[in-house]
Amino acid sequence: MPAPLWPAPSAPGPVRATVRLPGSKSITNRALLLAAVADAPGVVRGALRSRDADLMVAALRALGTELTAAGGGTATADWHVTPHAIRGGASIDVGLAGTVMRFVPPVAALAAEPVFFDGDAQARVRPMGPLLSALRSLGATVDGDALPFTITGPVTGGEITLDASASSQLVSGLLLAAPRFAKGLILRHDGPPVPSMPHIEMTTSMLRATGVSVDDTEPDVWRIEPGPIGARDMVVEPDLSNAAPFLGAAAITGGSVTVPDWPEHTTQGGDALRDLLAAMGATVTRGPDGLTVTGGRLTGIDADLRDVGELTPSIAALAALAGSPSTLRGVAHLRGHETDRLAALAAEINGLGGDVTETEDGLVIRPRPLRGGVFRSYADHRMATAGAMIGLAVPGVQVEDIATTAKTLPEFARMWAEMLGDGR
Ligand SMILES: O=C(O)C1=C[C@@H](OP(=O)(O)O)[C@@H](O)[C@H](O)C1
Ligand SMILES: C=C(OP(=O)(O)O)C(=O)O
Repeated sequence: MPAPLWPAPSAPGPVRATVRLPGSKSITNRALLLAAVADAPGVVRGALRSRDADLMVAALRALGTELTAAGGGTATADWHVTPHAIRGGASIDVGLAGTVMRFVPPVAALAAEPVFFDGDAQARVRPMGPLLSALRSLGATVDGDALPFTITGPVTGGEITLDASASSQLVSGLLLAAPRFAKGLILRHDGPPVPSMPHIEMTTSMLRATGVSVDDTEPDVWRIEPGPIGARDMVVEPDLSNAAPFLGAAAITGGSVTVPDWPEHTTQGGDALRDLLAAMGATVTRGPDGLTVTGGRLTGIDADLRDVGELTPSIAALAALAGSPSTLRGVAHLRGHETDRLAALAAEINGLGGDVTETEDGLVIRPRPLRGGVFRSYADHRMATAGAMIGLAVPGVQVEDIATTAKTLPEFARMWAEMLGDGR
């Protein structure tokens, strides 16, 4: 059955709203996992509720962890987590979640019994090979190089070299479980630059916050000492990457959008939105209410997005509506995200009359007058929100399968409508 079409609302005028975002997917799924391999019970406060987060909860439960939700509403929860010895004999659905498919296998490899992993059809083509080879070198048995696969531990740890140029999550996944490897871990990256480095800094900083010794002084080398993980009380920041469409709405419509509780210091790559939106002509200010973006004349940008690849669909949507061309580079690894995002963005923006060409590592976007039509989302939450952004300025855009935003922001359609109705 074809996915339903969602008529993307046009902006009635400059958008003026305050938009409170639920917790970061990346912090939530790291915190839940660290709590599951910790040495005593802990709490994860303000955790995101979404498909990716629910898949992480289900995976950790399947491996023997107790997780009970308290407080929060439909969008967030405080999880009380009681760790137990990791047990295998489980079957784990990773959905399309990079954080589940890359973070959970090294934990499953702590068990001596086999654990089977599979996910959505599109998950089966996402890069897993270097992580699975690494687990093999560290002592586990793994029967494949991509989903589906079965892992049988236990891993003992040690020293490995891998090429993590396809995804930073290949590094993060190994680091998160490494304190529990008997020999710890020395991990070296060898290959083209690792993307999304802020996400590796998020991993190392969360490990350090739980008392783990991490040495990352040498570029592309991470050393983790074996030892206990003291994940007692972790608080999840708002999801700054999911702020992109909302702050982008201010830039597109010449309005003003405020996101409360924007952290002063953060490892979230989404913090780069402050500089990116300013470079595209918006005014960005911080105040007691949060971070406010006020739209000006929207201009194109020449940007290397390697560190913040997940912002690319939103930046591409802005670029398609800007007054001058844009070149987005450093994001070849987006071909292995939820879908091939470079191909998908080019196809969908061009389908509305745009002029986008793919380069080896990015996109060149020349703004053209766009017309309404179907914007396909390819089961990719950030494609769906990119379509919604374009729809603000282009009447008649219909986004296929807006429900796919449930991956990280189940309330997206309601929040978007509220923003347009003036959420203040
Ligand atoms: O570790 C994480 O939480 C993430 C790392 C990044 O992955 P890549 O390095 O594969 O881009 C990012 O794009 C993804 O949305 C979340
Ligand atoms: C790349 C993304 O997700 P994942 O965690 O599945 O890799 C994303 O959210 O943009």
